[in-house]
Amino acid sequence: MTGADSATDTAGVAAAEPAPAVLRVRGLHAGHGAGTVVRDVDLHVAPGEVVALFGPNGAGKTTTLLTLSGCLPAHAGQIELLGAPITARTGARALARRGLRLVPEDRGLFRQLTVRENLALCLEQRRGGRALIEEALTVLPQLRPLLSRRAGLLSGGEQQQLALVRALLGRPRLLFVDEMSLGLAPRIAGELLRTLRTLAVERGLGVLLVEQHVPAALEVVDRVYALARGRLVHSGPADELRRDPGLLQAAYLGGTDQRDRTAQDT
Ligand SMILES: Nc1ncnc2c1ncn2[C@@H]1O[C@H](COP(=O)(O)OP(=O)(O)OP(=O)(O)O)[C@@H](O)[C@H]1O
Repeated sequence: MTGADSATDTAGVAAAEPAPAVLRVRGLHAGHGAGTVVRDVDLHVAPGEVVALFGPNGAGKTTTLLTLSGCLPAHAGQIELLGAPITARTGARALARRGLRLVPEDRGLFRQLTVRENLALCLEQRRGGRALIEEALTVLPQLRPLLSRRAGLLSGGEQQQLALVRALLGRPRLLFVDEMSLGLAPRIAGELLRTLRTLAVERGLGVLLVEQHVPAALEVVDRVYALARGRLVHSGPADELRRDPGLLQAAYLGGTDQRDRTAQDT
C-alpha cells in the first residue's frame, strides 16, 4: 500500500483524511537564467510514495529537480513542501532543514575525503552525529567496512550507496534522486531502486526519482510523470505503463508535437 492509498476505508471505520502531500507543485515554469525550459508542470508526491519523472534527454527533468530543491529559482508557479509554500527566498539549506534531500546526478561526493568524512560533513550539528551516521548506515550496511576509504576509490555502485546514505542523514521526509542507475550494472541499479522502495514504505518517505532506465524504475514506482520538451505529457499509475509500455513512447511523441505547436504559437 502506498501513502496515497492510506485513506482507504476499512470495515466499520470512517475513512481517514488523506495524508497531505509531502510535495505539491502547480504551474511550475523553470529554466536557466531567463531561458524557460520547464512549462506549466503540476505534480505531487504523497508520503510513502515512489514517483518517477521520465522523459527523453533534454526534456527538463534535472531542471525540474534542481528547481524543486531550491538550487534554481522558479520562474512561476506554486511549490509546497509539507504543506508550507516555498518562495524564491527559501534557500536549499532551509529546504534541507524542512526534510528535503537531493541525490544529484553527479552524486556530489568529495572524492578526496573518506566515506566517514563525506557523511560527517553533511551533519547539521556535531552533537549526536555518530548515532545519525550509524542509523543511516543500517539502510546500506555494506558501506560500513568502507568508512575509511576515499570516496573517489569506491566503485560506482558504492559511490551511489554513499550518496544515498548521506541523503538519509537526519531522516528526510522527501527525497529527490537524479539518475540513480547512471553507469551502474543493472543488478546494482535494481538493488538500489528496491532499497528506495523499502525506505518509502517503512519510513513514509516520499521519493521523486528521475530515471532513464524505465523498466527497472517501473518495478518499484507507484506513479509516473513524463516530460517531453519541458511539458508534462503523461501522468498516471505505474501499473498502466507496466501493462502497456508503448504508452510512454506515444506520450513522448505527442509531447514533441505539442511543443512544436507551442513554439509556433509564440
Ligand atoms: N546550466 C544550464 N544553462 C543553460 N541551459 C541548460 C543548463 N542546464 C541544462 N540546460 C538546458 O536545459 C534543457 C533541459 O536540460 P535538463 O538537464 O533539465 O534535461 P534532462 O531531462 O534532465 O536531460 P538528461 O536526461 O539528458 O539529463 C536542455 O536543453 C539543456 O541544454
